[in-house]
Amino acid sequence: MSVDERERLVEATRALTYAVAVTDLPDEDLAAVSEAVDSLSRALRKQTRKRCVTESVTAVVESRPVVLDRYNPAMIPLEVRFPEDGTAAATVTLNAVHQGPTDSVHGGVSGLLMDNILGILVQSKGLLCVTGTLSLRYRALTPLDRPLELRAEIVDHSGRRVTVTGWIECGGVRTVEATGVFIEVPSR
Ligand SMILES: CCCCCCCC/C=C\CCCCCCCC(=O)SCCNC(=O)CCNC(=O)[C@H](O)C(C)(C)COP(=O)(O)OP(=O)(O)OC[C@H]1O[C@@H](n2cnc3c(N)ncnc32)[C@H](O)[C@@H]1OP(=O)(O)O
Repeated sequence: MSVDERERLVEATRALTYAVAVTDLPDEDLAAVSEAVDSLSRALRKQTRKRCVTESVTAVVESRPVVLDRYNPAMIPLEVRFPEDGTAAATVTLNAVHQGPTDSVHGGVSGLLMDNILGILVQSKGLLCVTGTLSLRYRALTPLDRPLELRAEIVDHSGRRVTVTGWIECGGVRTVEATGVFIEVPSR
């Protein structure tokens, strides 16, 4: 499968996930749909790989911008920009698939987004790191269906520890603040 075809399949699958999450069809109409979806799964499983297609470390260091989780339909694709000031930035809109409290983003999903943008900023500097600690402060509910602005900046690098802060804003309101301590690991 060419990469473009894979991306098209992943996008279609995300659209399916959204449709499943919000469909209000009566139960009697769902059986046929389930049958069709099962049949698609069987078709795809005829040939599988062990792990998802992911971005290589080299691509993360060299390409600008980079799209995280482009090929994993269960994850949130994040196009990360790297402005001249050395930060990382991304814009994303979430929907009912990532719902937590009514009309708001699930807190764990906000944590995932923060881990990803803080982590990718560190990787983009050529520092191979894993997350050691991620702390989150939820200042306000993060809305669904509205563009969210994500940002990350490195505030300290001492020894193997890289400290990064970041946040999520919506309409100028900061809803989440994060601090991550990333630990450099030997290349594998
Ligand atoms: C393999 C690399 C992968 C790279 C992938 C690249 C692809 C790029 C594509 C896309 C990127 C997108 C971005 C992704 C973002 C998501 C990232 C994640 O979700 S990572 C998964 C969650 N994290 C874990 O599973 C860690 C599990 N923990 C460990 O592996 C170890 O505990 C580790 C490496 C963190 C530390 O273990 P030790 O044995 O190597 O080192 P010790 O001696 O314990 O510590 C070294 C120094 O770090 C400090 N340290 C250790 N843990 C700390 C912590 N949690 N907080 C603060 N400092 C800590 C220590 O105090 C020490 O400092 P002193 O050198 O003495 O000054």
